[in-house]
Amino acid sequence: MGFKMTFRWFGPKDDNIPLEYIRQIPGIYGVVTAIFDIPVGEVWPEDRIFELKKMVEDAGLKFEVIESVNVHEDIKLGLPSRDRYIENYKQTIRNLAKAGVKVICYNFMPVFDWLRTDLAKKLPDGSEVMEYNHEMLKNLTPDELVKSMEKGSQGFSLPGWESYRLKQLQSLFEMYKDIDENKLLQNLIYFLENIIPVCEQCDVKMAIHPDDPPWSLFGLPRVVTNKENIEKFLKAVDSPYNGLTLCTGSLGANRENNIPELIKYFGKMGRIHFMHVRNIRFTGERSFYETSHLSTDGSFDMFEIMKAIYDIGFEGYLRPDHGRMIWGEKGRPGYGLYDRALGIAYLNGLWEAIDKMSRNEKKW
Ligand SMILES: O=C(O)[C@@H](O)[C@@H](O)[C@H](O)[C@H](O)CO
Ligand SMILES: [Fe+2]
Repeated sequence: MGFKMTFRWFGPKDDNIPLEYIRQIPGIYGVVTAIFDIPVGEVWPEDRIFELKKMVEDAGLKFEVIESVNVHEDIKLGLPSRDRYIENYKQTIRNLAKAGVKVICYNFMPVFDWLRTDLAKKLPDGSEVMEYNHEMLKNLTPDELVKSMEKGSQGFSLPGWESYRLKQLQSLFEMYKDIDENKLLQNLIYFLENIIPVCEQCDVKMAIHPDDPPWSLFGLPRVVTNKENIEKFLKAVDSPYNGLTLCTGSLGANRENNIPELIKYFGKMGRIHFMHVRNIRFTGERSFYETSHLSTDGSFDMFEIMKAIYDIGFEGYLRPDHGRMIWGEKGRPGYGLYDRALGIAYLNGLWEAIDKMSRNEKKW
């Protein structure tokens, strides 16, 4: 029946949530995880991958999606040294394929991964959520932003925020001076042209994550931002293995991106391999905070989103994305157990209703 429900897990050393708990979430299929201590650009060794796989499978969960195998900055910058890192990336793909991995999520954002101005905004009900305030961000320097993210992280590492990169902020910004959107897009296409043949050989699908938020910041280019841009690199390397992680909260932060429509469009092309489903509430043209998954808590219609996923006959992987911090839980911002599990229960409910109604077992 349809999609496979997954849950992001940060590994045995760096996640407060045991696999045994994840196993008890209704309808769960597997976890989405990664090896976090291998420097970006290096090959993930087979034995480390199999060790992780065993841990996950021993807990009764599937190990089929990796989030993320990060892309070395030299590849994004298009430096001559990129070829070495691309070779390494290919080897990592082959090694993951041997362990039965089917989908690799990655992103192509220069310097920073996702960005927020507050990692623990308190809502009236006492829950804490992440917030992005565009006006506030515009007044921060990149250094100040990094400091505030690190301060808000509650001692947990933040996904995509590798410290090595952030230590070289100035020189990185210098290197990106001549890279505009088009150049970055060409560098992405070069990367895909090289790795997709390997993916085809070993049956591993690439699923690029949209930029979060989906617009340029601090003068750095961003390319995974809207339908037009996404279509460019999907068509440039026209293979079903060159696909998307469609993240509702990231892409949807730009009000011009109509999420149900994008799901239908790229879904019909057969290019969505992984769905991240979450809700946000707009507080300004480009400002928002994250909410529970419930439609009435945020600005998105989650029924329409799940219906679009249903209508494309989605058989890929899906996970709740960030959730609130509730019930006194202490965890990595956005990645507590409770609210993401509530999100799963809710998405499962929407799905069951849509499925039964659509198959005419019940009357709309
Ligand atoms: O939860 C998310 O989707 C984001 O927080 C990213 O960290 C995302 O995992 C990466 O950008 C994907 O490469
Ligand atoms: Fe996401």
